[in-house]
Amino acid sequence: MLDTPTAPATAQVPALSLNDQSADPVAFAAALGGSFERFGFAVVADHGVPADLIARAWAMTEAFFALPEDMKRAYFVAGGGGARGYTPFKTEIAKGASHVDLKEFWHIGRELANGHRFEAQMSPNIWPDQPEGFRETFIELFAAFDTAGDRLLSAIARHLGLAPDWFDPAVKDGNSVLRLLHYPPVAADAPEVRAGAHEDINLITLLLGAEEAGLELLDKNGEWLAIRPPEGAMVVNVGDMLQRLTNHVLPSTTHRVVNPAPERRGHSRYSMPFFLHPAPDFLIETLPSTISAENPNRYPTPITAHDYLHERLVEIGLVKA
Ligand SMILES: O=C(O)CCC(=O)C(=O)O
Ligand SMILES: [Fe+2]
Repeated sequence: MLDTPTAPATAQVPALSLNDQSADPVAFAAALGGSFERFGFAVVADHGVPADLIARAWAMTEAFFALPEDMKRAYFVAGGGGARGYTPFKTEIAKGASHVDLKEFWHIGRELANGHRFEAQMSPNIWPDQPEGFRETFIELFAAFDTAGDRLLSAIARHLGLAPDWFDPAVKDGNSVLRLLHYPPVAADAPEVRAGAHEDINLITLLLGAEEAGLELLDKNGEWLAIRPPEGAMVVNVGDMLQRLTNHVLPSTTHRVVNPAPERRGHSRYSMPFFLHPAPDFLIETLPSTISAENPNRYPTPITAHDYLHERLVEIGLVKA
């Protein structure tokens, strides 16, 4: 008989509405900050990314991953660390994990003007010939994620006692990455996870697609809890850069994507995380307001976002030291 894993408990992450921000920015900031302090995660509905744009993006994502393997591999950039274009199935491995992840993905970065001062650190995008409209769709989606991200960061700034526009210069022309993820159907005896336990590297992650079961967070007591957002809501989580900046006041919570219940194993899972990064030259330096006698500065030496990202990509096997 096959083992039927018992379903994990669901994380009681409150569903917030970004619509509430304009009426009462202080209350929204408190709710978002409270959810982050408790779980490292928040669930945000009414995030402002248009539903028809998201629907187009899902259609493009499915159409791209349905292309023959050799066509997709033509967009794999050898030695590129997966920064742009296609990364094949079973390439990425979570830090310290024993199995490679059961996923393939596509990365889109920011479009920079020719001669931009970040050109050396932020690779140009590559675009597939098909499906048609891919480039336009994802440039538009990237911009919509930027806007949602700015609104969330202003709430985070408020929560931290900073000016609401504190993050604006930090993230202007930032090195954010939009990841299109495909987890193909899994065999009954596949190793246990689609994506191994990990923390995100960036400031915050804005994730669409977590309605399809599998995403779990590791709670403070060591229990894995399922994340079950309402249809269309975004799952937002704190990454290591924000954890470091805030001296762990906002925790970057470990998460993973487990294989689904047997009846869903024949289905693909698609998701779209937007990894919101600061500009490469942003200095991650512990915020003084987060340092106290009980919480002494854990990071006396500041590091640029670019150097920090490089260190972390080496650890996950995407870049050579
Ligand atoms: O697919 C998901 O739901 C989460 C993906 C994720 O955690 C990641 O790519 O960092
Ligand atoms: Fe993640």
